[in-house]
Amino acid sequence: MYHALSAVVALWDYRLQGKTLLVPELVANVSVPSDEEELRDRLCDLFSAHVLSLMENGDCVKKVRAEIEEKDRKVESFSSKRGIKLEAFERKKALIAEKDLIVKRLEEFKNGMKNILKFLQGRDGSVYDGEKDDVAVFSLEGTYDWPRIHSLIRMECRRLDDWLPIYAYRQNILKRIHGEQVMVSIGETGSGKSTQLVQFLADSGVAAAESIVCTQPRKMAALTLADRFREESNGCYEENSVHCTPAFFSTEQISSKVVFMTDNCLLQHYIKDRSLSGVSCVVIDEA
Ligand SMILES: Nc1ncnc2c1ncn2[C@@H]1O[C@H](COP(=O)(O)OP(=O)(O)OP(=O)(O)O)[C@@H](O)[C@H]1O
Repeated sequence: MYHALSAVVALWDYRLQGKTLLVPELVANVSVPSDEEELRDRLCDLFSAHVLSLMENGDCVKKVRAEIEEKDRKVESFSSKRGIKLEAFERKKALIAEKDLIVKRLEEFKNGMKNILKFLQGRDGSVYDGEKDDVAVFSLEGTYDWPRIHSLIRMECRRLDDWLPIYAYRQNILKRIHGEQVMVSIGETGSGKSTQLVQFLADSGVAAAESIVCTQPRKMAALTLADRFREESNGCYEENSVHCTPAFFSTEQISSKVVFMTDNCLLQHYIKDRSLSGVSCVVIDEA
């Protein structure tokens, strides 16, 4: 059995390095709790080391650090010039703002990774501490679902790579959502409001067992967004957790984790059920 355990751990190591997409699994004829515990502990250590190395030296982190250095160099070149003109002063201010946004993105990435580490290391009490007032960006509890944890890690790396400004504000958004009934989010076009906000809510588990509803003015937009959501969060939620109500009028029960529909469809649901039972959050996009 020792060799079988080692093989599974080695295969997971391969997968974490991106050398395979196979899902290593130990299928034993007889369930032996001590073996299961050993495998769990070894995989926790392997995943923790992987997360720590991504935080320290991952390709996406190196890229972001290089961007920060580049911005620093540009800001520095302004500082060395004497008697800066107003136009150059404004340019310098814009560069500093751009750099701050990149730094915030990197912090948010580390925050997400710490959240995963906390879950991985929590088993023996040696919890990796986050900031005290941090909001959990991932809802992780119960048994270790290794393919899901790996998907979350990959999703975070992609988010850091993607450059969408909303990622830098994830903590702020989640804190506001935890503390307030209504939030209005304003951001430039393409900043990630439609594609990311619902993912942040679903990741954080803010809706618990209830649903998150996201509305779009048109059916086509709701369908496209649902597809995009499935694609970007592939492997991060249970199957069938994303649903798109296909008609303008629907008598379907709202039960999936995330439901995309038209504004009109939500209105029909509301007329039928004034308390919108089973719905925890409503995101009215393009309001
Ligand atoms: N289906 C898709 N396929 C490929 N890229 C997409 C898709 N949907 C969105 N994107 C890209 O994702 C990024 C974020 O888009 P998103 O729609 O979330 O921004 P937004 O802030 O909601 O913009 P807007 O205010 O215009 O609605 C953009 O760069 C967009 O081009």
